[in-house]
Amino acid sequence: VAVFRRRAWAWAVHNGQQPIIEISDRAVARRALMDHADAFCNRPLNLFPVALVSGRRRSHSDNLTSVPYGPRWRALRCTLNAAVLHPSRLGHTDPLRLEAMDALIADLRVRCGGEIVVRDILNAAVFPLVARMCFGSGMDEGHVRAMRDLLQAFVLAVDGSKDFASSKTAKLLHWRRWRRFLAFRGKQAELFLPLVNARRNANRHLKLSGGLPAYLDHLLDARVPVDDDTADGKALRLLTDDELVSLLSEFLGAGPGTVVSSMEWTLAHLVLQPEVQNSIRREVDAVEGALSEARVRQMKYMRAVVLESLRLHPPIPVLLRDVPDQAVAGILGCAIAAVPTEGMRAHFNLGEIGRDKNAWTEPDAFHPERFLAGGEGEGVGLVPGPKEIKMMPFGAGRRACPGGGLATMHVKSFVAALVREFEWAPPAGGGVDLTELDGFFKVMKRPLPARVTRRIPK
Ligand code: HEM
Repeated sequence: VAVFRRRAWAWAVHNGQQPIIEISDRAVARRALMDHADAFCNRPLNLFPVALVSGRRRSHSDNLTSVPYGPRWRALRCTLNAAVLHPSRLGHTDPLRLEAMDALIADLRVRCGGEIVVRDILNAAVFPLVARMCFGSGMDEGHVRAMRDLLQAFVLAVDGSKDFASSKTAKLLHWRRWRRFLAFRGKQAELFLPLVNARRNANRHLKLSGGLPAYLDHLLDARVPVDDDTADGKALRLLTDDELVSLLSEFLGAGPGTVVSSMEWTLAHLVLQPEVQNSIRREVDAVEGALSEARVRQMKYMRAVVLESLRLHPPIPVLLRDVPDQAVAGILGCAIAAVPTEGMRAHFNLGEIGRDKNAWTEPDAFHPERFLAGGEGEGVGLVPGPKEIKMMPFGAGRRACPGGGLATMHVKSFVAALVREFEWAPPAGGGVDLTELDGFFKVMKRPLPARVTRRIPK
């Protein structure tokens, strides 16, 4: 491994295969992702080993995260937006979200009075919600549990695969692990395709309880360009089973892990800072009735708390871009001579960008107030605008995350329900540790323990 310094803000690492330039300077990030958005609109092809994503060894992969920018990407992104992510649709998912929140509260009422491991109960509540948005509200518990186990094992395997995915020799040495890793794809297909076929053959417009068809229904109706290189995209086709498995697995993988990570970090700060918890509680107590999307959207302090949590702890730690040639690398400030002709990867470090001391006072401190009117973060949204990047937990530019609105709605709603019903405190012996685990998702290294007691109703 050769490490060589380019500038104070960026350096490149050669990991034995493709060189990587690491960027933690927000001005460089803005120049690349906003000013030169067209040049930085693709992720590296080998984001995961291609066989895992596409189901067979070929030169392209087919979910939204990995598909190259172009007509097929556009069609897939529109389908996801139309299905669940458009702001006008968020309220439609209220029935499913409220049901999941009620189940979580009921579960905690039984356990409260003692110490709990927060991540476990959040995972158990959020995964079924996302699975039902994906496959429809009629999914039974057994299927939900099987999917959750498979997806969790998959995330662990992706983390573990870093040791051997990039080298043929390492794959040979670790062939058992490599084979187990590749088998995930087949298991996903076994689990998803019977549900896909049942949905295909049934009355697909059987609605979710909230009045929206499931994401799967939209995928079954979607048409994508036959040839991604033809800009007019006139010849269209249905999605293949292979693509459906990739897209469903992406939805189940992108949602719960990131959302639970963000909820856990937020609760960790509430446990450590009772004054912040009380400020949220005052805001939540002012709300009469169910915590619907429309009501939660009005909570300004809650919004500030969740933004501050995402600034400090972006659940996806790095954003990846393909740097195909020397001209594109030049935009990052690389000396052309140092760039291999086959191109390289760019890694944008989201954690460091959110903690820049030139953008934030006391950048490592948890101060939600900075996002309120008059604060230094006033006007900062989920995705940066063209002028400046002060944080980018959902990425930036053409490939920015489309799920930010839905994800933050989930986080705000669940945290509101948990604070409304319970008091959150550190365990008797302390032990809230904010160390981050360096993995696929940026989670707390030591899962958050908390003492939970029921509030006296107001
Ligand atoms: C707190 C929760 C979440 C965080 C922090 C997060 C973060 C991110 C980040 C950093 C990216 C890369 C952006 C870029 O390259 O510029 C991304 C991409 C993506 N996210 Fe999320 N995400 C979250 C939740 C979700 C949810 C709930 C969904 C879907 C239901 C979702 C779907 C996607 C998709 C499809 C992409 C790829 C977009 C594209 O390439 O066009 N994410 N996300």
